[in-house]
Amino acid sequence: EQPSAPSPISAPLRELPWSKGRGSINFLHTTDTHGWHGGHLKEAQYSADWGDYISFAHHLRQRADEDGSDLLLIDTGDRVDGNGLYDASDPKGKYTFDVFKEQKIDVITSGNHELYLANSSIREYDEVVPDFRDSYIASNLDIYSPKSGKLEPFAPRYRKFTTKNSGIRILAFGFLFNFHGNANNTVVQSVQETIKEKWFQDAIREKDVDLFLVAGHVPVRDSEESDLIYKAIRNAKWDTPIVFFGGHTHIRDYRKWEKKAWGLESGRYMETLGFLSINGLSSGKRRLDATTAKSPVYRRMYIDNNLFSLHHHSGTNHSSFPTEMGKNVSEKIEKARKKMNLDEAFGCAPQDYWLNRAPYPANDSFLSLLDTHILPDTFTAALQKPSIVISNSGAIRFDIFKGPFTIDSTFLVSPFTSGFRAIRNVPYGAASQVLQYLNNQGQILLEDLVALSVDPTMYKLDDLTPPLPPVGLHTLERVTVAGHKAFAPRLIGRSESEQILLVNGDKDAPALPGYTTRDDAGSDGDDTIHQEIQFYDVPNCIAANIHFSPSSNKPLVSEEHAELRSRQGGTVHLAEGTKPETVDLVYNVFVQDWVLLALQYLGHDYGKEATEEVLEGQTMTDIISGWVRDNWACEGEK
Ligand SMILES: O=c1ccn([C@@H]2O[C@H](COP(=O)(O)O)[C@@H](O)[C@H]2O)c(=O)[nH]1
Repeated sequence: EQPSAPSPISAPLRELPWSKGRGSINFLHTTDTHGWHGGHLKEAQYSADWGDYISFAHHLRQRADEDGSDLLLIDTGDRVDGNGLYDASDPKGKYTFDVFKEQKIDVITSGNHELYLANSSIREYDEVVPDFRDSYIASNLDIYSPKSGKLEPFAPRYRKFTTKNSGIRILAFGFLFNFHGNANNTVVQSVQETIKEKWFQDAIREKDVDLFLVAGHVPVRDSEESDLIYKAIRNAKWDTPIVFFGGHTHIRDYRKWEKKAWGLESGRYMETLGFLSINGLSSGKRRLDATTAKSPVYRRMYIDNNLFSLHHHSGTNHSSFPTEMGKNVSEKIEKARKKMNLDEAFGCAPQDYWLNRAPYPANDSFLSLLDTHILPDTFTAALQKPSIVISNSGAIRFDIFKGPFTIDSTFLVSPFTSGFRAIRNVPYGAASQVLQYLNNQGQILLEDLVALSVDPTMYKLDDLTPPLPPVGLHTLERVTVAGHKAFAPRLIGRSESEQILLVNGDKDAPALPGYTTRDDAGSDGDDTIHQEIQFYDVPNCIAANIHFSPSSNKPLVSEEHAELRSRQGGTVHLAEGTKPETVDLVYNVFVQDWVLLALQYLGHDYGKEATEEVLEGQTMTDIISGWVRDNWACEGEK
């Protein structure tokens, strides 16, 4: 763990469902780590780093060697974008790849983030693929080779291998979902087309396969791609066990297709080490009798990535846990962080701001901070005319914690390199509807949230202090229900029928906040028994009005009038409640295609040539760090 990481907090743990002996295989799975190989330095629950993961895997490998089972490691992509350790270096990834390659991984694939920019995929191809020569698999990904210029497989299409101890014969694929946002130096072939190819059809018919392993940067649930792969394998082999390792949606999940086909998804950002075990498999060394052949048993666990959990599950302690290699890697990470000054602060956040752990809008919502402060302050200074500034919420990746906001924080919250562009003088009537088009789903209803929650509790209006504002969802830090002591609800709302709803506001819940996962095997998958955290859906895009606030029905200001004022004084700032006739429509480049499409639907055709750069190419990372520097002094600097 990094020296500045908080020590893990002890909490009740479930036991690792390890499978031992012949015919048994155990897996550790990481996905969507997004550069967090240094662990979480502000969350004790996820504070172990990649060096600790190396030590942990070492102990579990030893356990497998001792009991005759096997341990395999899987990583399903999106290792980049989202943490200073990866993003703050030039070129990006200068320190991460050397750290990452020290873990022995048996099957590894690419995610979509390795492919957004041509230089990221080239680095992946030139460095990571050779580092994992025997285990990198790219079933549906090609690259125009930087050397030959020819289209070549990114890595081998599949891999067949036999496990060391148990002799289980595995045939492994490595897929990416049907991704279209890649730079034009790579080609992602759709899963639909890939499974028709001869190599795939031959592979799924290979003899002597005890287990099909599908690693993919593909969600395990509600994914046409995963279902197609499952069906294709089953069409060829009706009975061979299948295991999926998925990713992309950043959630913990475990899905059952049928009793011999399960899939695991292991969260995000190095918060989770996914664990899956299967026993009762056949192998080259072991023929199963009729009863056992029918019943491989699959089990899973989501391990919180902290030393309390890792010591417990590996039967070690503070002194017996770290291996030489693990310690070296932790030191390498520490040195790289120092070299890049990742702990240097731009300012200090006065409170926590949540991306998904608070509803939007709310006082502690990061997106509210963005659309009510960061964007208005930044663009009011930079733009002269009434404008609407739109950003995708996906440009924001993580929460802000109270305290120092560092160079590292800027990349945690927004690592992307795209800037902002503008379309000048768009009729207000159309521009003001673009946001709605981009967020084409309606507002989430209270009823929907009730349906999602577990054991929502209803109270009568009179029973609550403080009194609630009108119908809708609200954030209140503490409420008192008559006859109980005060406690903190995670969601509170008033429905049409005047009842008050407190979702999961149970005062007897376990103390440590974290994931409580419900999947196809039940709700006992998390290794740590947590106090449940509520996550909220947020809109796709948010917007800020600049130099105007159209809250009342005052008339549109004529363009001539605005022009005149513009010539006279430079900046045009319309009086409260006045609507402009036209606005400059400014947006994050990532959503450009959607903005142009929305305008087209609204009857205004603009091509890319009608757009121009604003803020001299500053990215969201620059905007946020600049705003923090100007607005959030640390104690002692005020
Ligand atoms: O340049 C970029 C690239 C991506 N985004 C946002 O990220 C998501 C995809 O991230 P996943 O981790 O794969 O879900 C994409 O939908 C965008 O919202 C971006 O803003 N800019």
